[in-house]
Formats: sequence, C-alpha cells, structure tokens
Amino acid sequence: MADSIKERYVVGYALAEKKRNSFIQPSLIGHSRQRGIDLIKLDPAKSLLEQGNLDCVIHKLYDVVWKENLSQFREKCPRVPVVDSPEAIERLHNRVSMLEVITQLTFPVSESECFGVPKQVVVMDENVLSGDGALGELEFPVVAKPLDADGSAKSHKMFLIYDQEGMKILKAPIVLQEFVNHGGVIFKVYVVGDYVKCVKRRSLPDISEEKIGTAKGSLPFSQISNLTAQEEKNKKYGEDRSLEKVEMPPTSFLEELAKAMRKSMGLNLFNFDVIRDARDASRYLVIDINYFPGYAKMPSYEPVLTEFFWDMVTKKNHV
Ligand SMILES: O=P(O)(O)O[C@@H]1[C@@H](OP(=O)(O)O)[C@H](OP(=O)(O)O)[C@H](O)[C@H](OP(=O)(O)O)[C@H]1OP(=O)(O)O
Ligand SMILES: Nc1ncnc2c1ncn2[C@@H]1O[C@H](COP(=O)(O)OP(=O)(O)O)[C@@H](O)[C@H]1O
Ligand SMILES: [Mg+2]
Ligand SMILES: [Mg+2]
Repeated sequence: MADSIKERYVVGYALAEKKRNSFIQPSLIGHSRQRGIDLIKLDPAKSLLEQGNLDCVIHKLYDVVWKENLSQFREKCPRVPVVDSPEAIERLHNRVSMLEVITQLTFPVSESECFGVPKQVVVMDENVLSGDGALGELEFPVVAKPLDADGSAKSHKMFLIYDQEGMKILKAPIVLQEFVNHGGVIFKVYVVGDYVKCVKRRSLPDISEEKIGTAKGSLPFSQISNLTAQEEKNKKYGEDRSLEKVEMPPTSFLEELAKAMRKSMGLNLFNFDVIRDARDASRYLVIDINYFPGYAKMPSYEPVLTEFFWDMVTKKNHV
C-alpha cells in the first residue's frame, strides 16, 4: 500500500487564532515531528487542494467560506480523513440537540451506575418567557443557558435563577435546566478517538434547602470551570474547596459512555461535562458536550494527540 511506505505525513489545521495559540504548542509540534507527522497551518480562504499533500485535516471553524472549501476538498479527496465532519459537529451547537445525544443512547449501562441529563425546557418566545408557565414541570432553582453553543462569549453567559422575579433578566431563545446539587465538582471527560481522560474541575456549589427558600432573583456566571484558583477566591461563589478528596467516577463507566457517544455522534474530538447527583451517588448527569475543547489542559496532551494523528494518517480507528 502506498500509505505504508510514506516516511512523513502532513496534518493540516484550520483553527481560530486563539485556538491555534493554545493548541499548536511547540511541544505538540515537536512530538508529532518526531513521530513523522508535520503539522501545517491551513489558509481557510484558499483551496485546500492547493495547500500541499494533506494526509488529514483537523478544524474548528464554522464560516461559510471554510465549509464550502472543506466540502470541495472532501469531494475531490474522499480518502483523506477530515476530523470531524461539519454536519456531525453542528449538532453540538445547540444545547437541545447536544443533549438529545445522551437521551437517545441505548447502550447497556453498567449495573452500578446510571446516566441521563437534567430536566430541561427550551423557551423560544419572549412572551412565554415573561409568563408564569415557562418552567413547565421544572422547579427553581434553574440554570439558564443560551440555546446556541456556537463558541461565542455570549454562548457561555449563564444565569442561576432562583425565582420568577429572576426570570426577568432572560432573553429568548434560552434553555432552562434544573439545577442539580453535585458537590461543587464537575468531571470533564476528554475524548480523543478511542482515548478517554477524566479530570476534575470546580463548579457551582450546592444550594441548601434553606437557601432555596430565601434566595431571590438571579446570579450571572460564565465559564466557572475555567476560573483559576485565585480568580475563584475573589468571586462570591468561590470557597476554598479541595478537589483532591473527590472520588472519580468509575473509569470503565466513563469509557463505555464516551465510546457510545463517539459512535452515536460520529465525532473523534470532544469533551463532555458530567456531574454526580448529590442525592444519588450512582447517578451521573451529562450537562454539556464541547467540540474540540481545550486539549492543552489535558495531561499528556502531546503524546495523546500525536498517537491520534498517527491513527488518522494511517487510517486506523476513523469513526
Ligand atoms: O479555550 P479553552 O482552552 O478554555 O477551551 C474551551 C473549553 O474549555 P475546556 O477545555 O472544556 O475546559 C470550553 O469548554 P466549556 O464550554 O467551558 O465546558 C469550550 O469547549 C470552548 O469552546 P467553545 O467556546 O465552546 O467553542 C473551548 O474554547 P476554545 O479554545 O475552543 O476557544
Ligand atoms: N444543571 C446544572 N446543575 C448544576 N450546575 C450546572 C448545571 N448546568 C451547568 N452547571 C454549571 O454551570 C457550568 C457551565 O454550564 P455548561 O452547560 O457546561 O456551559 P458551558 O458550555 O459554558 O461550559 C457547568 O460547568 C457547571 O458548573
Ligand atoms: Mg461546560
Ligand atoms: Mg460548553
């Protein structure tokens, strides 16, 4: 086979500047180079057919010009893996279709753990939002999340809503999701092809029954799991809570779940946020799925990503 006699491979990347700066670290370039893989920056506005002999394309760009460019490339070079398909990624740009992935999974769960998503409703209409019935069967407190999860700063702006008064700050379209006490810790599960790695991150603290009875209005927050320790101490929801003692979810359970999600979505590069229900330690709820997340924060990201590129260019394990 022609592929097996190649000495070097080329992986082209099309990423926004911020993503390039965080992901394409010299350490990753070095690791890949040693493995015989050259990472090259693609110009999203120029035909991919004129940008060298690509063995794989990775990307996180959503504009029309790029999509059209990629589509022409896929048509002309169907054997070159494009990680991942724009159609499959699209599903993660809406917080309803994103979590439908989980509710539609039918794989047999482990005997000791179960998974699901928090109760949620989507409100598309301003009039419904200002009325009494917007919550349906949900109970306060709820987390209000922008329906679009398109990577903009706006799409990460959330509110914790304690009562009807707090709803006034919201704008449709919005997803209202029941707040679930979970010990103030989220588990971020990074998936890179068939590799799965879970890390702990800080989250919103639990809300006591007493607070539920007395708290009023709304509390804005954004990307709380990305706060540094110092920043967190300055915030009103920040306490000195150690993550070290928190028990991880069973690895085999997360691996099974990740595998099923990967197959169902047809995606190789994503992470998902999981919380453990404080009232039932065997119940895990998926609250968020992100395409091509901040892998540089994942331990040993260089060898993991390099192995993945290797599998892609040698055409193994491509979903
Ligand atoms: O920037 P980073 O490294 O914090 O990564 C962001 C992710 O953080 P994480 O790795 O999950 O801790 C972040 O995850 P969360 O939504 O915070 O769970 C998103 O994946 C974000 O992408 P986008 O803005 O939704 O397109 C990611 O942002 P981009 O780097 O893709 O812009
Ligand atoms: N249903 C929920 N119950 C409790 N906390 C939640 C819930 N949904 C989100 N959170 C908290 O809000 C944070 C941001 O929500 P998330 O859906 O992950 O949005 P983003 O895409 O901006 O990361 C989570 O990391 C978690 O700390
Ligand atoms: Mg999240
Ligand atoms: Mg997200």
